[in-house]
Amino acid sequence: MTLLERIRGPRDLDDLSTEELAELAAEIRAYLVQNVAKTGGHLGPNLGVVEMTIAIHRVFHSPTDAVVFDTGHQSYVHKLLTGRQDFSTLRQQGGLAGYPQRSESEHDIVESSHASSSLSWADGISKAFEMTGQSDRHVVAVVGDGALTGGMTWEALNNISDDNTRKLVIIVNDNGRSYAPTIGGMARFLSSVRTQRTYRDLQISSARAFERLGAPARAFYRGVRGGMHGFLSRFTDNEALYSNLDIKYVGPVDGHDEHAMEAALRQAKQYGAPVIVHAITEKGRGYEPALRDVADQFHAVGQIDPETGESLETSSKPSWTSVFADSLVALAEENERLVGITAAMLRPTGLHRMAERFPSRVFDVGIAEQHAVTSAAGLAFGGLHPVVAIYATFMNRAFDQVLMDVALHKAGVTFVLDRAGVTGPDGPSHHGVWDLSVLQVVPGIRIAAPRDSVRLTEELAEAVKVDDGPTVLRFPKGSVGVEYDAVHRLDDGVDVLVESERKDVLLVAVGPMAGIALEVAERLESHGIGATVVDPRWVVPVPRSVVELAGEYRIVVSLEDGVRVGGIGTRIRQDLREAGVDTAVTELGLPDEFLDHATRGEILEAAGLTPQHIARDVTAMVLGSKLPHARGAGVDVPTDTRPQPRV
Ligand SMILES: Cc1ncc(C[n+]2csc(CCOP(=O)(O)OP(=O)(O)O)c2C)c(N)n1
Ligand SMILES: CC(=O)[C@@H](O)[C@H](O)COP(=O)(O)O
Ligand SMILES: [Mg+2]
Repeated sequence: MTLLERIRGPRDLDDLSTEELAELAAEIRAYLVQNVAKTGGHLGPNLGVVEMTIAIHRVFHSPTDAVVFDTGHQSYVHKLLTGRQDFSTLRQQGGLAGYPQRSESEHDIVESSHASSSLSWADGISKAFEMTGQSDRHVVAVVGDGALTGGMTWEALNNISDDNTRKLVIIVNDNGRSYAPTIGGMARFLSSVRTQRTYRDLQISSARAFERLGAPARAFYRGVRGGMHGFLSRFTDNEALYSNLDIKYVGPVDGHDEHAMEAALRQAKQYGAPVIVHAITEKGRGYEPALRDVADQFHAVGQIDPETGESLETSSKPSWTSVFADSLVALAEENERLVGITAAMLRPTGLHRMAERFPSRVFDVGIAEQHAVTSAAGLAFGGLHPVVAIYATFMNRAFDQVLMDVALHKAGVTFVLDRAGVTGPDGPSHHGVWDLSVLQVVPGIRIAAPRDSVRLTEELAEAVKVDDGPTVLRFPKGSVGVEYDAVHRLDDGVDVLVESERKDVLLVAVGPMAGIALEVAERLESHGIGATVVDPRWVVPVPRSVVELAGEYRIVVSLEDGVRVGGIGTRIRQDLREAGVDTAVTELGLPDEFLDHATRGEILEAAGLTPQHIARDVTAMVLGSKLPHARGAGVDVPTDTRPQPRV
């Protein structure tokens, strides 16, 4: 039995010797490489927190003490130490989640993978502990240097620093990277602390650290007290501005020295007050292929060869992301007003290609989507046309900025939402299924959903020409599919993909759901039911010709890779009714539920969004029987009495 197998819970760590702890760390690293190589996952980040996580669980007693991981992608070691040592089903349907999940363990608290929330969680939990007679319980938050660039962490620090009675330990997991090296003033400061001395010989007591680190460290944490202003004041050394520190600082500590980490955490724990422990770590630690990966040190990998790190996944088709990347560069060649903005995801969103070609026209703002959007409004005010590339799920965070900074001011900003729709293995907080419902209420917004790579290029070109309001392009994760040419295009840009003489069913396909819609149409025709498929291309506002066409059919079926509630189908129904068109409408989409991790196909199947399901349901509806209520399908049974089609 290996040491790791002996660890059935955190308390089994307590009696291990220093040598055994080092051996355990080595076993965990080997386990991570061997297993994540098979399933894919966040290998780099987890290799960087092995010793840290061991130390956390030796010093603090989870679940009595609450351990919160920011973003949560670095919680594999935590899982291994808290009774979950079968990673064979990691991020697979019914298997281990790639993030903390309360249904898996009492040791798991924050399930959302949206970054920069951990300190707010910790602030709330520690307040509650104090107010409910549980003040002996500690709260530990693990926050990365990347997550620290998110505004919520500053909001939380500003509050935490106001009350130094709470037992709250903030571990800054500083590996200097988000995907790429972390940007901004904060990162520069952390880097200066990291490089100012060989941190191994630095004392870990806060008092001594200030002496050795001097003004920058003091100013930085006083910046916590006074917000950004204090942080910037480190250059003016206006000590008088700030009173005592409210958050103690311990470090920097070698995050891979388990003994030093434990010592720092024990020191922090005994303060019984908010303390920052600044740990210096290395993403991908101990695994050469990750350390050699200049892009993102194996932040997230697919299936790889564990020996070489080479990807075992190949695709003959380009990704949606790469089609966007190349299309944008081509447009930027012709239009010098175009600039790109990313929130710490330059390569994942494809903006790295524009950055390589036009380095001064791409901005990485850190994990700061709200700032990205409002800064884009500023760029537009200044005469530029920003393209904000962002994963659909992270767009949720910046809704108010889209509404009140971009749309209210009619700013010409284009949002390119990658990973729109069901993504799959990253679970409920990663599916990009809310953008269509959330964004369509923004006055003046125009939303496009390209069905294939040709339309992506075309609709991006159309979007960046709009300078009097926000435009949105959304497309899914992964490789592009088949290209679907239109049989003809209506005068308002709607593409007719297949047209039936018999006006039974009008299928309105949003984006890549066109493929499924065409298959459904084929099946319906084989049942003697006439089906026409249209792709609006621009789905918000609903094109006039969709409303007009609908009046000629018995049933309209909308199909979208987004939540059905408040989706495009709802909008179509509303527009039809307002136009006096009483054609029955069925909106097909995802249920308004949190969808667990699984493959995209498995999730669409479970939601009834397959050609078989849809054709069966629509056939039943057309033949007049009540529809079996497919999950995720709203049904408006037709009242139309026109002659029944041949069966
Ligand atoms: C709001 C939000 N935006 C973007 C992301 C995508 N994302 C996942 S991990 C990551 C980098 C995190 O960097 P850091 O906090 O330093 O953690 P590390 O991976 O270095 O351990 C980003 C940008 C996210 N999870 N949440
Ligand atoms: C944790 C996080 O938010 C990202 O690392 C995410 O897992 C990346 O998703 P993709 O693999 O789809 O780029
Ligand atoms: Mg980092």
